[in-house]
Amino acid sequence: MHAPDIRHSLSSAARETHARLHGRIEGAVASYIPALAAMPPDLFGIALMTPSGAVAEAGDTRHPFTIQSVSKCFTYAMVLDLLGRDAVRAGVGVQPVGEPFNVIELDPRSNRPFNPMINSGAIAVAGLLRQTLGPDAFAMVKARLSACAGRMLEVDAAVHASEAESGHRNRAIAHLLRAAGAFTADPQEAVELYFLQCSLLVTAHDLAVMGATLAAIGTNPLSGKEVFGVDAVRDTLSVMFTCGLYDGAGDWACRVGLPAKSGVGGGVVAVVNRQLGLGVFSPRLNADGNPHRGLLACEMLAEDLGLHAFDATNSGSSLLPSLAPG
Ligand SMILES: NC(=O)CC[C@H](N)C(=O)O
Repeated sequence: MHAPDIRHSLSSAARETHARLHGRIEGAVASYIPALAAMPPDLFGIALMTPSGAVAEAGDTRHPFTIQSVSKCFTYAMVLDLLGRDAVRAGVGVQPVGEPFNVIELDPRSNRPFNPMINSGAIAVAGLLRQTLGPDAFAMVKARLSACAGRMLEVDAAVHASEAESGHRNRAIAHLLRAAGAFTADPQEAVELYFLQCSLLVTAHDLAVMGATLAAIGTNPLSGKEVFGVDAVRDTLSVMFTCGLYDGAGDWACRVGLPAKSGVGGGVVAVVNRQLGLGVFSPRLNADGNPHRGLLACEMLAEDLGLHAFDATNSGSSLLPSLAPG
């Protein structure tokens, strides 16, 4: 397919998916802090970006929301880049857990969090970043995620204040991890870094760019700059594939077949290796804490564009001219 054809088929897929799911307003906006509960519940945006920077958008793709748990895949890629796989694995595993995102239990075999996509694992990653980078850790995380989005991201101060005030469970997890030896940083500093990273504001368009950066094996499609190394991206996408959707990860892998990560702010990022970044925003969450319509949108796009990693027709591979057969 030629570039204008790709843009055209992505645009119509984004528009059609948006139109078909417009009325699907099941679920409720996250309400554990007032700053999240205030989000207009029916916003809905879908953005797609190829590694060459072709973009397609439908709906509320420029409305800001907090990245929340979607940040976990990017801080994981960052810590892998900084420390390498073995040092990171000493603090957090890569094992699917089949439990909700805020589970407190550690992997009994290792006494470490099961994986970096649940809170305990992401707080372990924050602890490793804090002990490695010191007091500048958040500035560097912000810079790296901004490089991934291709623009400077900022913290939502109100969300950050309420996360920090109400985050007793996450603080408990940080102390447990410190006691278990998952990191050596001060647990309060580690969890503060986690609260800050979760409070960064993004849009569905940003998530598409960030997904496209992973799809392009770490190179931002807009700036052309390398944000993550190839080894970090490979491990990150693998963990997103097996653990990104928490207790629903296995079902997601079968039905949708894409590495993905969701957050309680309403964002979802999904990646088609070497071909596409998907960013969806829909703040109503299902019972598992995942954006209900956001997941439906990924599923519908995967079906319509043939994006499943193990799709028999593998029609998704025709999205990128450089990879198309012939
Ligand atoms: N799933 C999420 O997005 C959780 C993020 C939220 N800030 C928490 O730590 O509980």
